[in-house]
Amino acid sequence: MKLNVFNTADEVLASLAEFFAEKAAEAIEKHGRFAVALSGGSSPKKLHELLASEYRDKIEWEKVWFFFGDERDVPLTDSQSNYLMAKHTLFDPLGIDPSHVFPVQTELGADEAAKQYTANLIDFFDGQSASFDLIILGLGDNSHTASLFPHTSVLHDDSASVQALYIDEVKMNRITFTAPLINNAHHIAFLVYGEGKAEAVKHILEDEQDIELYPAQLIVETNDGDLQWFMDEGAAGKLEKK
Ligand SMILES: O=C1O[C@H](COP(=O)(O)O)[C@@H](O)[C@H](O)[C@H]1O
Repeated sequence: MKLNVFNTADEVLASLAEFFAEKAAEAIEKHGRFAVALSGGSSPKKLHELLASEYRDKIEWEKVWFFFGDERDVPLTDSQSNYLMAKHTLFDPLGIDPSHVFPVQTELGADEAAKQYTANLIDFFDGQSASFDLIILGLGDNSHTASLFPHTSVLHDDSASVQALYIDEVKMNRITFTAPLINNAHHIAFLVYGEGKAEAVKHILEDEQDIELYPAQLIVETNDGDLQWFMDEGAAGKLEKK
């Protein structure tokens, strides 16, 4: 695992955008396409905006395929939808072909949408286990990532799949990649900035393992995968070792 710590959030975003471009170029060179799963929440908005402006002509966007590591069970037109955020900040500004974007089909209902998404992944990865070129993750103040929330049953799901669950803490259904699916990626990048995240970062990276309390501890580097954190000094502020 590698920690990349920068003075400011802008430097974090610049570094992750460069990492995205580098991994896209490598994947396209190797197998002709780049499959990336985006994260939700607020942190990625600025990353998308940067990619859509500075990297407009530096990435072969027509060879990029977009997925979502988690989604809220709301219509795709709802302001809480992770898809809608990415549509406004990334897909529309870049004119991405809609056939290259895999929204979670929440109109099917959460359970069916999760099953359908798992099936989409099986198709996309030709029946092999899904192995994304890059998965971008955020970190909630409560140590969740994707929609792997504290004290939820999905934390114990050992299938590499997409699952639906009701999350009492936020009083809604979410659809999420399981930890094994995330860990199967070639590259995983956490994007975390702001002092508000410092406590959670410390729990994940330095506290004793307790996945019920700190679900993002489930995300680990595997033999074939690379795990990197992109953080600012604010988020890394409570770490003893940097
Ligand atoms: O609920 C969510 O939040 C986390 C973190 O979001 P942020 O707003 O603090 O950046 C995110 O990783 C997850 O995808 C999202 O659904």
